[in-house]
Amino acid sequence: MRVMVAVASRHGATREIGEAIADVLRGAGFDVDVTDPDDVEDVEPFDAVVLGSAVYVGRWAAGARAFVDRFAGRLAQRPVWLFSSGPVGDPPAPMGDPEEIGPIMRRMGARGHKTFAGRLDRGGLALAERAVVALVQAEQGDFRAWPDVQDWASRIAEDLHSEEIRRLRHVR
Ligand SMILES: Cc1cc2nc3c(=O)[nH]c(=O)nc-3n(C[C@H](O)[C@H](O)[C@H](O)COP(=O)(O)O)c2cc1C
Repeated sequence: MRVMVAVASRHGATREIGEAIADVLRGAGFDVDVTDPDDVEDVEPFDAVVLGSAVYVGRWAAGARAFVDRFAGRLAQRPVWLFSSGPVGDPPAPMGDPEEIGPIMRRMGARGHKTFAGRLDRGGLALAERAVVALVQAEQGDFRAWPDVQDWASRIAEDLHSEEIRRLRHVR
């Protein structure tokens, strides 16, 4: 099975979460491509998709939202999972799902959505971003919880193995 992990990331932290998910899926025997949603021209060659986005000011990145607009119809028949990354601090905040996730899940027919804690490094931010971070007094640091990411990816791998078995039975 070929799996696409498409990740919209501004400063690299969410992309690394996507890479960690891909590592788990590869370890489980799947053929995985990690890509930026803006670079995707076609989803036909893929049996399943994991779409993730960093969250900025309560919203998914424009590239991830555009991916949903372009491919929601064609992906409705395939297994799709979504993840968001953003909350920072200890405990990470804000921890709720972005508001648009419910509608995006319904459009994509997604099997699940997970929010993972993120990373905030003020040094790498643009001036306007620093102003927002100062305003909300967001805590700087790397709060990504790799075991959570790996657990979630392992559950996707199990689900995809079940899907493979179902397909084999259907073919016979
Ligand atoms: C200007 C700015 C606004 C942010 N707004 C949110 C937000 O609304 N919700 C959230 O959970 N995280 C928010 N974050 C935290 C980022 O989503 C987090 O740093 C994430 O890990 C960045 O991912 P990236 O490196 O892939 O771009 C914000 C960060 C910045 C710099």
